[in-house]
Amino acid sequence: MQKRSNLLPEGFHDALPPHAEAASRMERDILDTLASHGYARVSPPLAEYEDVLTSRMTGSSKSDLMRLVDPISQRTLALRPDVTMQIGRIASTSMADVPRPLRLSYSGTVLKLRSGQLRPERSRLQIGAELIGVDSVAAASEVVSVAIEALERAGLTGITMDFTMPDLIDILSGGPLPLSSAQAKEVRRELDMKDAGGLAELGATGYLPLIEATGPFDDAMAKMRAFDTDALLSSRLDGIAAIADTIRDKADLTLDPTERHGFEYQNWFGFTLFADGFVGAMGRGGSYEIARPDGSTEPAVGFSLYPGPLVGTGSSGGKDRKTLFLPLGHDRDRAAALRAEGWRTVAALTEADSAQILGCSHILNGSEPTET
Ligand SMILES: N[C@@H](Cc1c[nH]c[nH+]1)C(=O)O
Repeated sequence: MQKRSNLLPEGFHDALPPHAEAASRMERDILDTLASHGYARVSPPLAEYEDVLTSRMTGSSKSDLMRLVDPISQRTLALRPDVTMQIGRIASTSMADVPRPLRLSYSGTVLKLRSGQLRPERSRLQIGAELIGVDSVAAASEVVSVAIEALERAGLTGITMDFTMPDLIDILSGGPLPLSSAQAKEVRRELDMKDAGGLAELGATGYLPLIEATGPFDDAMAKMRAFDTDALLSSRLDGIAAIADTIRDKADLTLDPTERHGFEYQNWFGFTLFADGFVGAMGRGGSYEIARPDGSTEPAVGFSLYPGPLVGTGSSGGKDRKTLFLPLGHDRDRAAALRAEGWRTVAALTEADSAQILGCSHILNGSEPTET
């Protein structure tokens, strides 16, 4: 846990050794996995016009933005809270004519106005992939398996994928279980708290089975099927079940159909990722729509990972890698050859430098490394 300090604002911190290196190694592993599946890298800027940033995603809100006024354009800029929105802008403008499906990946810092208790950082590294032009079961299956493969390559274990149905209440309240938008808001709140009494008080007893339809995937899915008597949700449920089938052997699967934390713009399908050693969600993804400049929309599906502070082990950041102290006047060619073999070297600058003080495991003695 980070200590409070008045050097940095709340929710901001420096990543120090060995964590900074562990994080960048993880970033590399994830990006390499995305590239190996054909996701081409894009790098949008840290800030852009506020109105442009939020205009592409149906459902994204302006309330969670850190803003500043650009002295040059005199316009309000927002610091990006989510790169996915920027990918939507790129896909619908500069890459509008590139053949679909379009696969893009990214990595960059995002800034959140508010943070959660479990993840207090407001400045986070976000790494992700977006598959644009389709949101079919095949596309969603690719996205979830690439996400899991990326986490595995980064050395993470104990991966859990929690599926959700972000627009479930919209579908139900616009159909068999009608609610006004104010009532729908209350019902969502009660469902968030899994408060059966609260739902009953609102007269929304039709929604009660949703509280129970949560937990291990197959069980919760069976409850959702039983709830869906008029088969309104059957194509969604079939889709989610088919996606889950493709990753059954790689992750623990759960279903929480009304979970909506962090799902602002996703529609029929969403998921949250958890892994051993991480407090709170490690990533999130789902299907969504990108607004095109002509008013039409384009489907997409993708995910973002937040490989923030790792608790405990898993990734050592090179701490256990051997470090070789190079005394003054050492053989530079030999040192270069050892670096090429994978050694990490630390060269003495003065007589006062020592292997011990600099935390080196070995010393270059003549031409051979010897243990300190
Ligand atoms: N960008 C979303 C996750 C996502 C990516 N693509 C679709 N959904 C988030 O960080 O919560």
